Amino acid sequence: MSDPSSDIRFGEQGALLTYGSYLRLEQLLDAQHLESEPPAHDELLFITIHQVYELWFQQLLHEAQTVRDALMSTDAASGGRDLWFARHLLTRMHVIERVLVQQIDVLETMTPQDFLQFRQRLAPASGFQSVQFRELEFLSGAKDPGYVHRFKGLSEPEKERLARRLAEPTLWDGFLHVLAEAGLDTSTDEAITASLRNVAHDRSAYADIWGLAEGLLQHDELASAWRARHVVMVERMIGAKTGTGGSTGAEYLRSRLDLKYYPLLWGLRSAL
Ligand code: HEM
Ligand SMILES: N[C@@H](CC(=O)c1ccccc1NC=O)C(=O)O
Repeated sequence: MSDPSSDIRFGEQGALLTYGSYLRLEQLLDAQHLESEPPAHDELLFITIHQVYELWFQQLLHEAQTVRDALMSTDAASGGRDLWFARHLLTRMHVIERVLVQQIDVLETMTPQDFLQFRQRLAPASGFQSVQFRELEFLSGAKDPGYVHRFKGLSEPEKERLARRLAEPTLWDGFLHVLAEAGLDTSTDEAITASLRNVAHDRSAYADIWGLAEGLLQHDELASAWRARHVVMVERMIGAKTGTGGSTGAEYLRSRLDLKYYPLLWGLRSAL
């Protein structure tokens, strides 16, 4: 045959791999088990949304870990591929994080009355118990060991995962490493702020570092945006009721709105 492509027959490699077997669809599509009896129509949506979140959390952890490693590696100081790669993956994280914020629109097509059809069956479970969500906070830089102690019903492997996240370097540690490798003082918060001012005032000399700082700030801002949307959705669904996880509900969630992963990057704005 003159056309080599006509010899390739996709899907005929001995039937080894199929779409469904590659994506483990049998397991994936069999993992939605309703608690309500009789089944509440909207509970499938509720489960699906949360599972999609956890899949994206897994992806975000995968990306954030690689960003952290790229920043911590000594090569990063050369301004070569590693810093480019870190920035590239941070940008991907932002796109995923925007999807996470927008997904709230889908869940808000559920009315509070329909949520109440199955809500009481969910206690004491709640999003508070999302290990990957907390891992993301820790890896980003907001390490709060109190969350590990307050967790009810953690399995041993989950406890270990959180303990490892508390012990390992964060994205912020990676950023400080890059600053130090570039000869900038990172010995105290004041020194870091002074270094950041130097970077900000000489952006073309420090283009990579300024880009990274902006990428981290964007990550922080998008996490805030998710928390803000989540609490408003919560007020829309359950008003001022206490949460299934045992907290004060919206009041507790409002107390978390001021959380900042990178306070020095925000403080820099006041110091420019
Ligand atoms: C009907 C929709 C939802 C309601 C009414 C709701 C309500 C709540 C409440 C009341 C809390 C405080 C903990 C408690 O006492 O229960 C909480 C925490 C949390 N929820 Fe939701 N939630 C909803 C959907 C979601 C979704 C789709 C996610 C995505 C994974 C999520 C993730 C979380 C997380 C991570 C926390 C802990 C936040 C923190 O500690 O800062 N929630 N939620
Ligand atoms: N905490 C919510 C229930 C809830 O949304 C939820 C329950 C089980 C698993 C995940 C959940 N999502 C977020 O908290 C409530 O108090 O209504």
